[in-house]
Amino acid sequence: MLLKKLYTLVFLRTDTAILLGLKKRGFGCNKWNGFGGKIEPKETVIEAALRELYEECCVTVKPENLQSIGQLEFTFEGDPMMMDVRVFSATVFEGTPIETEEMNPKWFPYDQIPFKDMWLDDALWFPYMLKGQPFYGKFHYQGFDKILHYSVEELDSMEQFYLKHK
Ligand SMILES: Nc1ncnc2c1[nH]c(=O)n2[C@H]1C[C@H](O)[C@@H](COP(=O)(O)OP(=O)(O)OP(=O)(O)O)O1
Repeated sequence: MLLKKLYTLVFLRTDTAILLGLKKRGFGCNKWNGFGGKIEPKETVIEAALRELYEECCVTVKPENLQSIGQLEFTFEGDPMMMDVRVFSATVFEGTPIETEEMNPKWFPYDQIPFKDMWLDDALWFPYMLKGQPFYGKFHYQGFDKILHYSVEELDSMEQFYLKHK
């Protein structure tokens, strides 16, 4: 039986750049990624997304400014735990991103996203996120550096997707 753990992943964006953080510890250490993490007991997905964003780069976003843009599911050969990652983006935020214990934030122009220093799957679904196209991606890894199979589907809307996948 497949077990499931929920995570959040938030990207701050401007017209010309996206904010990524260099993870300084734990899972995904030394990779550039969005800001996020595990959902605590009794927290909603949105509450967790906003908390993790603030903890990791000291920026705040109002819930109404968080756009749900994707769902990612990661499985790993030989591991019964599936990572269910809820992806958000925001263009309205308060504060200047600063380095924290967990992340070192940096703005990247859209044509300079450092895919070679990111999770392998990112290059496969970022194009959907960057054009604002809701998406559903599934990736099955062997170890952390090889994708055995994957799919990325365009969705009409995240709301409809979550109604069907409750
Ligand atoms: N393959 C891939 N691509 C893109 N993003 C991710 C992955 N795998 C991932 O885990 N992620 C994202 C999902 C989450 O945003 C983080 C992982 O969360 P993690 O840092 O383990 O959770 P925290 O709750 O912050 O952990 P600690 O505070 O306990 O260190 O990466």
